[in-house]
Amino acid sequence: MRLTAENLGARRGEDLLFQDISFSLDAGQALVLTGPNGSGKSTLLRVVAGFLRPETGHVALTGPDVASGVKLAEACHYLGHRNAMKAELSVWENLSFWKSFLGDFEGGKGLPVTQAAEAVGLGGITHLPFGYLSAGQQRRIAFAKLLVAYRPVWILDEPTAALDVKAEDIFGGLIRHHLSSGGILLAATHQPLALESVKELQMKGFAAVAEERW
Ligand SMILES: Nc1ncnc2c1ncn2[C@@H]1O[C@H](COP(=O)(O)OP(=O)(O)OP(=O)(O)O)[C@@H](O)[C@H]1O
Repeated sequence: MRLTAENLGARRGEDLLFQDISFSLDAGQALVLTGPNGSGKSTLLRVVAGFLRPETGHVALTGPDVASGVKLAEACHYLGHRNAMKAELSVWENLSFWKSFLGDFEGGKGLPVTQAAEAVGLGGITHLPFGYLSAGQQRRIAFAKLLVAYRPVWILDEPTAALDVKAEDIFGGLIRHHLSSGGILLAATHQPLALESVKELQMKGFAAVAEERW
């Protein structure tokens, strides 16, 4: 499986934020976007996830195990700045909703809800309304959403914001497991993710794009 981005460019309002960004990621590989606030990291992630139309270029998922006509967006989990959970529903109800709504992408199987909550260290509080949880606990449950439905590509925008050291370790372990199982990761972060041999793309903003460190 290979994720390919070719000559991506994107505009927000009047401004060309970046142009000519190309990269490819094979199964097991990760690309981390770094750069100052406003340099276009979230915008690039949203373009790859299919939420924003690029000004130029395109993205694709290819490989012998990828059915023809599959859109990259169908193979992605996207974890943005917001957690995409209903405050008044319990943790269990939220994760159950996402599990049945998303279903599994071909080639893998998501964890049962209780197991996913346990994997982020919160197996004991799935009965609580999501809105009762602390900011870090809410982020952990948002991360558990990645585990209840199988997707080979994870797109994560600041996944470790609001997390304590223990949760950072848990996320690092889950990401390493995703990669070692043949998954692909694209993440924007200001904090290191404790991954070995990741590719890094430094965003500079306003089309002065990037310095690549492969
Ligand atoms: N809907 C929009 N309309 C116009 N400009 C926008 C819009 N959304 C974002 N921008 C602008 O695009 C630029 C890039 O924003 P983006 O969120 O991609 O940056 P970022 O690198 O992820 O920043 P941060 O590190 O703060 O999360 C910013 O200057 C922002 O003001």
